Amino acid sequence: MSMSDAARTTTTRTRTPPKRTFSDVELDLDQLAESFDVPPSTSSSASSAMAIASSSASASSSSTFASPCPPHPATILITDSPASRSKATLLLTSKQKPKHPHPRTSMQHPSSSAPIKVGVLGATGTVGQRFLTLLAAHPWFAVDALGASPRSAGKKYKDAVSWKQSTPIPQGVRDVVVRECRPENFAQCKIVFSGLDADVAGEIEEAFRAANLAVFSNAKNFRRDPHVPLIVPLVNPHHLSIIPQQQALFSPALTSGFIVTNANCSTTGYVIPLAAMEKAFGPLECVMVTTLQAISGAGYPGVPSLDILDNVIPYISGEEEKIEWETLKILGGISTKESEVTSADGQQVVKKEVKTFDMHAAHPLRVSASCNRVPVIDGHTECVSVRFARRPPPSPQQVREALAAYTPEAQALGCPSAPCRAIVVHEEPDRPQPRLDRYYQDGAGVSVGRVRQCQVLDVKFVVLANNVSIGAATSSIINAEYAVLKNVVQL
Ligand SMILES: NC(=O)C1=CN([C@@H]2O[C@H](COP(=O)(O)OP(=O)(O)OC[C@H]3O[C@@H](n4cnc5c(N)ncnc54)[C@H](OP(=O)(O)O)[C@@H]3O)[C@@H](O)[C@H]2O)C=CC1
Ligand SMILES: N[C@@H](CC(=O)OP(=O)(O)O)C(=O)O
Repeated sequence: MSMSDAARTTTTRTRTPPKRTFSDVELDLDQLAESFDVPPSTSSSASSAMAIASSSASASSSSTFASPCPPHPATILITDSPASRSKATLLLTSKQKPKHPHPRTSMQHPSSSAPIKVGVLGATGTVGQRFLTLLAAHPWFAVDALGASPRSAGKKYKDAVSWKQSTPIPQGVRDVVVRECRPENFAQCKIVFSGLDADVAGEIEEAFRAANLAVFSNAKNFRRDPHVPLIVPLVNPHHLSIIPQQQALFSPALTSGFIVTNANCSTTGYVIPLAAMEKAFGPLECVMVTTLQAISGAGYPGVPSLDILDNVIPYISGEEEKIEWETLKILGGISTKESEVTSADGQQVVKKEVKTFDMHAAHPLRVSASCNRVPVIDGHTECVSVRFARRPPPSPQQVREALAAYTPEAQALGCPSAPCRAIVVHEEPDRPQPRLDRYYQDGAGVSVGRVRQCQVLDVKFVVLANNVSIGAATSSIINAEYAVLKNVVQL
């Protein structure tokens, strides 16, 4: 985040209205306007599906677990209430009212009240820094060990890292000595989060899994493995059901070691609205996506300034193929069939249920991606057009409502790092924007805008996702929370 972003965040954090939840769906318009710093004159001209743009640009970049569902700085969709023209219904919240109060501060993890010790591999990198920032205030996880390259090992974290976050290095890790990424250096940990460079992630993560550690990885190495789930936590956390099959591949079978991967950051951002659309309207047939990807996606020091300033680079190696393939694994299901397999000792053939990722096979989905690097520091913007299988397709307004109402299981279940709103739907024609929207909810949700008719496919829209938060570290952390709640992590 740039210094100007940091300054904006600092000044506006104090202007954020007091804590509130969105359990009240019927609000007086003037009251609503007041809460969002909107002049009452703007709100009193209520019309169907009007948009209110707040002048408050509150976007917190701090890691806090004390603030349930912050009001969005920009847009709330409002419709007239038939009962009274002075009443409005918050479309964003009426359908996604949480089943229980948001648990961030209070919820214990199921096994005990003791913190779960975790390690961070690649702790000095762009994603590693985001992990440490988010984990500093985590209600369940306590950072116990940090790993990076042999260049950093042996140094205090503060001396090894080139810290680029807008908040200071968390006190708890400043003086921690960075270790080499070997399982014996992480013996106290139950979980390791990996922000390792893909050149080294494969071998290192494999060693940690073999040592019976639960590995939640951001690297691409295992995403295509047929026994490793590729999970976007706001879409397909149920793919964790493949883990016992992954563990059974080892002899003896692993008791607590496994690898779960995140998706590519651009894939993550746009599959969240795609999943919401499929949930509401059935399968998609075609998707076209053009990305505008931030520089931080390339890690540190990343793209040379002389290449990216005053420029757009219409190529990111391997990115288009990743988006096109990963989308199918994530949006597809898991099929189970009985197969004959050789027993672990090689002595007999036994019948066994085998799970396979179906790659959306029942409804073939064609995806075409075009990827560009743009001079933005954080936040990937993506322009997406979709065609539905169902005819006639839903209208843009139906799509907007479905997106706003989308409540992923991780959120309903109470994963502490899940956003209160998975998808914020903007009405203004010029949102979302990286500078304004990337840190809403600490970057844990996505922002969608410009939902409109597509003259070639059916509907098109723009989505913005914070590539380092929901595109990387936040997703890993929610995946781990979900795995803890589902007893997939052995505590
Ligand atoms: N940035 C993003 O938006 C996203 C990144 N990813 C993926 O996450 C991973 C991390 O990305 P990012 O943080 O951007 O990358 P960085 O280049 O910023 O960080 C890489 C990390 O890997 C460590 N490392 C390098 N070589 C070794 C080694 N031989 N042994 C142990 N550790 C090593 C580095 O340690 P040291 O400082 O000591 O060199 C550093 O901590 C990558 O796989 C990337 O593809 C995924 C989604 C989004
Ligand atoms: N390639 C992405 C970030 C990334 O590292 O992706 P992956 O984890 O799929 O290699 C970007 O440059 O924005």
